[in-house]
Amino acid sequence: MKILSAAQTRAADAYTIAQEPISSIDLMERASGAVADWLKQKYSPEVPFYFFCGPGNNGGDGMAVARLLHHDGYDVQVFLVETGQNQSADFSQNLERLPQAIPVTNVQTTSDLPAVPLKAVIVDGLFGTGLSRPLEGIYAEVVEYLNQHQGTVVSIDIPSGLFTDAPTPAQTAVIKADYTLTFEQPKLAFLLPASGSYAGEWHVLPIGLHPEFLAQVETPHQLLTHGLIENVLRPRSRFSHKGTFGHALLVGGSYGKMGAITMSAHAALRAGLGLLTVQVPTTGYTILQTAVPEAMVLTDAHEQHLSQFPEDLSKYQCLGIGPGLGQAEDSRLAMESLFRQKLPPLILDADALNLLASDRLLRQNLPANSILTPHPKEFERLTGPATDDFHRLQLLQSFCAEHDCYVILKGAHTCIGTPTEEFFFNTTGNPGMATGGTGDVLTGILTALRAQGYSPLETCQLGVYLHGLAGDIAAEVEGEASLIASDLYKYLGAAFRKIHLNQK
Ligand SMILES: NC(=O)C1=CN([C@@H]2O[C@H](COP(=O)(O)OP(=O)(O)OC[C@H]3O[C@@H](n4cnc5c(N)ncnc54)[C@H](O)[C@@H]3O)[C@@H](O)[C@H]2O)[C@@H](O)CC1
Ligand SMILES: Nc1ncnc2c1ncn2[C@@H]1O[C@H](COP(=O)(O)OP(=O)(O)O)[C@@H](O)[C@H]1O
Ligand SMILES: [K+]
Repeated sequence: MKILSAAQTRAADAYTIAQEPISSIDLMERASGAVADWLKQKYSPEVPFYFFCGPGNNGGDGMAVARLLHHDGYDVQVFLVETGQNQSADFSQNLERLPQAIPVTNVQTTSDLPAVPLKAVIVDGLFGTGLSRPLEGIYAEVVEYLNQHQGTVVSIDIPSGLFTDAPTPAQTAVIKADYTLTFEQPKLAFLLPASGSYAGEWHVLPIGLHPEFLAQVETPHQLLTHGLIENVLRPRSRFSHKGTFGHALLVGGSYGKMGAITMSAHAALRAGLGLLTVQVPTTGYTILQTAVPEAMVLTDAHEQHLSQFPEDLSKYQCLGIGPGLGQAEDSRLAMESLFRQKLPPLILDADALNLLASDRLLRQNLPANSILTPHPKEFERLTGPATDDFHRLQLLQSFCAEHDCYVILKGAHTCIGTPTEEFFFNTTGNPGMATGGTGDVLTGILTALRAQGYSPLETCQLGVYLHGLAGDIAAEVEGEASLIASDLYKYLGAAFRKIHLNQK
């Protein structure tokens, strides 16, 4: 699913109005109908609704939704926060359409604001994607007032005050919504850490924007959806054998950190791999052979950390390096000589990334099409600090282009950066996954998928989606707080099944 900018959303609107064709006011009615339906499904007519409407089309939506709820027997009140100037045509028309029975208050100062009962739902229709500058004056005051409401706040399209596709200046007034009902496509701001929490739980409501426009419009930002993933995952053929599904080598572990590589190994095996070899320091031999009997084990010459890679790497279809590796000088030197060889596809995680960050030469020699899996701190070590989330996306784009690689920037909405300047944001996963070792599981999954012949992009897409989906299934069974990293490979099979079932 494409993620459109505010300007592209306006263009999609205009295209739909001209080509469907449909009048602007009827398109607004369709959008408002979708919001009203969502609210009616969630709340009974006993719940009072307080609508706060600004001067543009977001305010027009607010009034249209208020009217639709009123017709269905809901108790609604409307508060207009506007100066009488800059009213959009559809705002004015929806103001005229408001039935007399709905109380309307003009808010000029904070003394015009109501005491909102706890059980009431506030609907925020102040500003939408037309916001052009930070909120000030009465608008900022209203937002601050509404943010004190202990009950539910629902934003229409986007929380008022939040910029759609640029950093929202710090210390400006932004609605903190519990729910955001957004039209047709999620907004980029919902997917980034600093702005995402303002949207609360967001839901995308389709409003029938023209499919031709959506097919043609070009955007670097896309969402990883179930539909996309179904088309990537390949079934296993009846007459396949273990050779069909690749032989991968995982390298990592050090004294005190054998758990990381052990979990990667389990995850790789659960991700459909044919054969797995794991190279660990001597200290890890018994641990690996006992914990993961399905894997073959090579031991490093060094007792406690990696000091060299196997000489012949030609039999492996993918090499995953990093979980539990440590940052010994020996290990850095081993990576330097590794990068001078002809290599199978690479997945680099954790300390392999830290070694890369500490050594410019190593970075320069990074093989093309490698997949890197940093969390934001590891990413910062590679590129230097970002001033905000949008700047971080620029750094991601330039790093991927410069090194011709794929970077999986991990987080609540993990973002896949590509050398072709496309970004894919993940939709699966939950805060239960914010626990040690979940990244090691991702490395195992990615190593296995790449070894099975998935392209670098397919590997990233399928890997992060399955990893998050396994986390979602695990959270349903175990609860978010109790989720631990090994649950992710425990439920990986269920995640695969969920995609396969939908494929049928
Ligand atoms: N395709 C879609 O997504 C559709 C969108 N609709 C609604 O239309 C909205 C966009 O409408 P508009 O473009 O009218 O935008 P807004 O409703 O966000 O309002 C823009 C108006 O507010 C003024 N303004 C902007 N920033 C301000 C600030 N900080 N302080 C004071 N005034 C400010 C602008 O000058 C303009 O007059 C969407 O968010 C959505 O709610 C729907 O009605 C129909 C379909
Ligand atoms: N709030 C969250 N929502 C969804 N996924 C999350 C959340 N927090 C963490 N994750 C996922 O968990 C993993 C954590 O990886 P990482 O930070 O490398 O952990 P570790 O180094 O302990 O293995 C990433 O894949 C990340 O996307
Ligand atoms: K809004």
